[in-house]
Amino acid sequence: MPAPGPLSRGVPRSLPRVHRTGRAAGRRCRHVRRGCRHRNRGRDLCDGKPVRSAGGADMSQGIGEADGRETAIIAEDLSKRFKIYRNPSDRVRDWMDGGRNLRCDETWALRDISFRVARGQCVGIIGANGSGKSTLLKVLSGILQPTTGRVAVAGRVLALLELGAGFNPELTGRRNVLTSARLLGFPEGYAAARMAEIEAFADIGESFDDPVRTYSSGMFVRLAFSTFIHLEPDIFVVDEALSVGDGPFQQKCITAMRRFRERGTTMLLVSHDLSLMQEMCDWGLLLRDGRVEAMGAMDMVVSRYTKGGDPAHLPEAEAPRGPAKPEVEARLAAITDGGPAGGGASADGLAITGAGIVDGTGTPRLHCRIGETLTAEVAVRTDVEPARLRVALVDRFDRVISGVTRPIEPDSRLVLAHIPFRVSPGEYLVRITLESAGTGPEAVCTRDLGPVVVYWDKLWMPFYSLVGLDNGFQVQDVHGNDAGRP
Ligand SMILES: Nc1ncnc2c1ncn2[C@@H]1O[C@H](COP(=O)(O)OP(=O)(O)OP(=O)(O)O)[C@@H](O)[C@H]1O
Repeated sequence: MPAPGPLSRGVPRSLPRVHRTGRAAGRRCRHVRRGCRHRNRGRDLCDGKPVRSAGGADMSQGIGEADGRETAIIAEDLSKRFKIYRNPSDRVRDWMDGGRNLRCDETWALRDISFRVARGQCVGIIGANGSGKSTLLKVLSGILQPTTGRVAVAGRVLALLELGAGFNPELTGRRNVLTSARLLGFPEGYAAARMAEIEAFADIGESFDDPVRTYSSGMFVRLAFSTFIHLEPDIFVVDEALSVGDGPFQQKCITAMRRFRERGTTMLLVSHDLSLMQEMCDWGLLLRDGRVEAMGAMDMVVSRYTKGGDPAHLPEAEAPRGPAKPEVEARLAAITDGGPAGGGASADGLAITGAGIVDGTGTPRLHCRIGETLTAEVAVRTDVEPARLRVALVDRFDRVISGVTRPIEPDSRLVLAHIPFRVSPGEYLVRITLESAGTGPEAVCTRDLGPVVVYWDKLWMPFYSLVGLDNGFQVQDVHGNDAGRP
């Protein structure tokens, strides 16, 4: 896979033909200038496939290889400016003044963006609201022209962008499928032959024969996604559309996208679902104020997004409280509930004699905002040596999200596990496991605390996934030695 990264200055030899060029760059594709649709005169660029995007823009074919690898998309020094006029007459007067932009405000939605995508790669674009993600997808899909810079795209692009785009609201779902296929250059009968599959995948019942204007947003996405995946795009672009569908449909779409990947379809995804992006994408771009802030492995990009100075930035994990020896006995007494009979857990020579979850003031708490740190207080007794304690965060599907394991010295101890809940909203259990760590027969006792309800109360959602928990997930043994930090 080509290493993602900014293109070096200048156009690589492998990018000689550019079909969409920002006017400010002063260069235009010679084929476009001749009105070429890359069918006949553009044959040197084409492989004979349909060459229009979902937005109707021209798409060149066969942009060849970059650095010896087959390339599907190249963006070079891409910038997009929007002009915002307070009223329509200002636009006309500006135009009459020679387009000097005297009466408008300007917004640069994209600035100097360069990258390339190899054929078959799945690229995730993330960033805060207004960072330019949708604009970038629209420029790459041919729906918007760049103001400066250049884009080259090889193959048929199908873009699932804004709801409503591409379908005629007055036509039924069925007619829209046929019309879309025809507009995209498929032969007569192509969509009709696949209609049963498309209808089954969309799974919207009789609404398939109702006008699209009567659809809910979820039904619309079902129709659009189903249509597009059956029209075999070379490049599939999805902007947050999946979030509209319900859970089972999202799952179906993700399975379909995995198949796309296996078949070598290039994909560009925008989503605030960072776990989806980490799972699906080969690499990613982080946009901030229209510029590329990070580019590379998806995990790194996600980590930059959630840690770096972004509106979605979460507070750093609070520093763990130091061993509070004078309080230890009191806390042990407060949380000890009498061992197994009182709800504790024990095994040979090991016991969790009490546990609870408290906030920074020591008050019991089973709810918190995303990013807040709560502390699991665990009273343990061990006669076994060596023994270890594991503290894990478990989601509602009983999946372990993250956790740490620490050695525990024999004796009665109070362990404090500071847990920053940098996770998506939902319910989580804190699972405490005490176990022998030697070579003899294994002894294990486990206890679940919670569920802890994690919520978010702002208009914007910072992220929907777990990131960086390991960095903040700490366990301290305050009875004697510090049980150590990660
Ligand atoms: N048609 C337009 N006219 C004027 N400004 C626009 C237009 N479209 C986008 N913008 C501006 O461009 C910037 C980037 O918008 P864009 O929709 O690309 O962001 P985004 O990252 O997709 O945001 P979100 O996550 O909210 O969808 C924003 O400041 C937005 O206000």
